[in-house]
Amino acid sequence: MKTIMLSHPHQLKKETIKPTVIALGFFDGVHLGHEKVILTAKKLAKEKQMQCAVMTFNPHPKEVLRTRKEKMNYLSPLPEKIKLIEQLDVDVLYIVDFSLPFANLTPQQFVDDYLIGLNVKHVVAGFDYSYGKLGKGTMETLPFHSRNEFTQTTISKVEKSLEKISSTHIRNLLAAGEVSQIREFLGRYYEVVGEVVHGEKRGREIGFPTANIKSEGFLLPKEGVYATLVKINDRTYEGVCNIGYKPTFHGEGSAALAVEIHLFNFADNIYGESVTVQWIERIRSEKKFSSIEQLIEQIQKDKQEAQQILNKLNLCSCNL
Ligand SMILES: Cc1cc2nc3c(=O)[nH]c(=O)nc-3n(C[C@H](O)[C@H](O)[C@H](O)COP(=O)(O)O)c2cc1C
Ligand SMILES: Nc1ncnc2c1ncn2[C@@H]1O[C@H](COP(=O)(O)OP(=O)(O)O)[C@@H](O)[C@H]1O
Repeated sequence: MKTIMLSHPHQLKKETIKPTVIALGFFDGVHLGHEKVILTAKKLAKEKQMQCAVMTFNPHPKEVLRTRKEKMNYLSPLPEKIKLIEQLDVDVLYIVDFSLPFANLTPQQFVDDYLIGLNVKHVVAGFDYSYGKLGKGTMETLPFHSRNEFTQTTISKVEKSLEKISSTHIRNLLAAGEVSQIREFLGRYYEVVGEVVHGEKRGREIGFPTANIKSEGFLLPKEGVYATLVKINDRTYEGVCNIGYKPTFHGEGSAALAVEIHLFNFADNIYGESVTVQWIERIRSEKKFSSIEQLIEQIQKDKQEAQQILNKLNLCSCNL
């Protein structure tokens, strides 16, 4: 896959670009609905003997357009999104810098410069896709703006268990800690990539060393304890994770949010390593204990519960 970063005004020349079927969307999380849009574009490109491209934007329009400008967290920050789209095996990924001049293009200007101007012959997008200033362009207006230069396929709502598959629904499940439900919508377990950093060095003392994970730009599940799988250098380890503020040791509001995972049957030094955490199932909320002994007793129970959850998972995959 060729990844092309575009910022407005882009300098690409239409004559140098192969005829293209393009999938359009923000694609946060690259969930099963997004996958349908992209795979439809891929199938049509093959039929039409054209190249298949995906166009996405970075950062999210809200990050640029809302008055209170603060960095947003994502289901898939850009490097993760690139990796996920690459796995779908498309030819080209256009990442358009969502700047104010770009946001202010009229729908017709967007179509002229970023679709017709990139030699697009067919557009695939979801029923609620919008484009151009204030999102005024929709799949209904697209035939008009196309100047008969391209055709289109509109993908209707994709549902699972009567719920529209959407990034918003997945974000809500994460915020509620319902990580086990996410898989149905995402098509895989929710994953967070991060680096192992130094913590307070208490873990080893209490018999549960924990790898402290620092991630950039990812949305995290609600505070609490989770059964997890952790990929480190192509190997997968089982573990139990606490996301929280360690209230047993820190007064309210005094600690930063920590993501720490105790890995089973593991004793290596992994400071500085990049790890990928898969969130399998929530176990409980974080609590303030009145003694370290009580906390240790609870972590032992958490470990057992996580082990049982993860054992069931192994049984399931053997039965496939
Ligand atoms: C499975 C698990 C559950 C935990 N639950 C709690 C909890 O409910 N309350 C709490 O204050 N800390 C909890 N912790 C955090 C421990 O207090 C923390 O791991 C310990 O202080 C070591 O921190 P360090 O790695 O930064 O040295 C939990 C940790 C793990 C691994
Ligand atoms: N079973 C394990 N699970 C997690 N980390 C482990 C384990 N065994 C060894 N380690 C190593 O020890 C570190 C955690 O020890 P800990 O005392 O909790 O220190 P810190 O507070 O710096 O995280 C990890 O970052 C990792 O390098």
